[in-house]
Amino acid sequence: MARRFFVGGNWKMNGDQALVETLTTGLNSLDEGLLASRDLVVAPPFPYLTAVRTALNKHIGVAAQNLHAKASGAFTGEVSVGMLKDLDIKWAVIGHSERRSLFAEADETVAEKVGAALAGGIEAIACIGETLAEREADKTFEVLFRQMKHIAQAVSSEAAWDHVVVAYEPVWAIGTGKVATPEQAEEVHVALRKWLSEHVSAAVAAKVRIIYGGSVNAKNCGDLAKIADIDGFLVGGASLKVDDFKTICSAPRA
Ligand SMILES: O=C[C@H](O)COP(=O)(O)O
Repeated sequence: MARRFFVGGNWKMNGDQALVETLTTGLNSLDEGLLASRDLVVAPPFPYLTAVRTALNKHIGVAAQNLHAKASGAFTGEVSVGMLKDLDIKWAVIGHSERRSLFAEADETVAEKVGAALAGGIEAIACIGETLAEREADKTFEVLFRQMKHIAQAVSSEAAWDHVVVAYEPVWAIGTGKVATPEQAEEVHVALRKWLSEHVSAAVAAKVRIIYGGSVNAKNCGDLAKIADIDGFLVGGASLKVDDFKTICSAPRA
């Protein structure tokens, strides 16, 4: 069965109430057929989750940008899976490279969060990606497979993989304007699928969506969306520009 195309918009620490209004109005005007055939998900900062969820068409998902693996307790500044569920938030971005590098999230922490999300009924957008130094040192696949291994250990069954989207985001492409070429992205996506086939199962490798993130914009999304192994995008900067994001959400497949 064809994998359902996924487009996520990660606002990061950007936006305000005016953007909530502009973005939700814009996305709600997308063609109904498109909304029914793709997973479109926006990840605003925590304070805007409810406003976005309330304003958006129910066919468009809302994601948290992070979560804590524990259910509750003395974790100042953190947000649990249960709280997200309580707000009707069904997705979470987990292990974004900014969380890994700026907030010291180790592979083990990312795996714990993925496990907690899945156990609590939240769909995980699990991020992996190599830095420029790692790519230049020929360590791209070593790093990606290590990150994948930890994520895979947190997914308890073949069925649970239905609730995981893997986001390949080369760190050197994030916010830099240096998008991976379709060939570079394809090479990695094919390798990740092969890894899943060899280390999890052929069925999981065939069904898991592997999306690309890193300087995706309205101009380059078309070429990337044509690659069979690219099942969608995780978009940062361009997700804040309503017309650009709508173009990316509508990018035609081959
Ligand atoms: O989560 C999104 C990625 O970090 C990509 O960000 P970007 O599109 O601004 O490069």
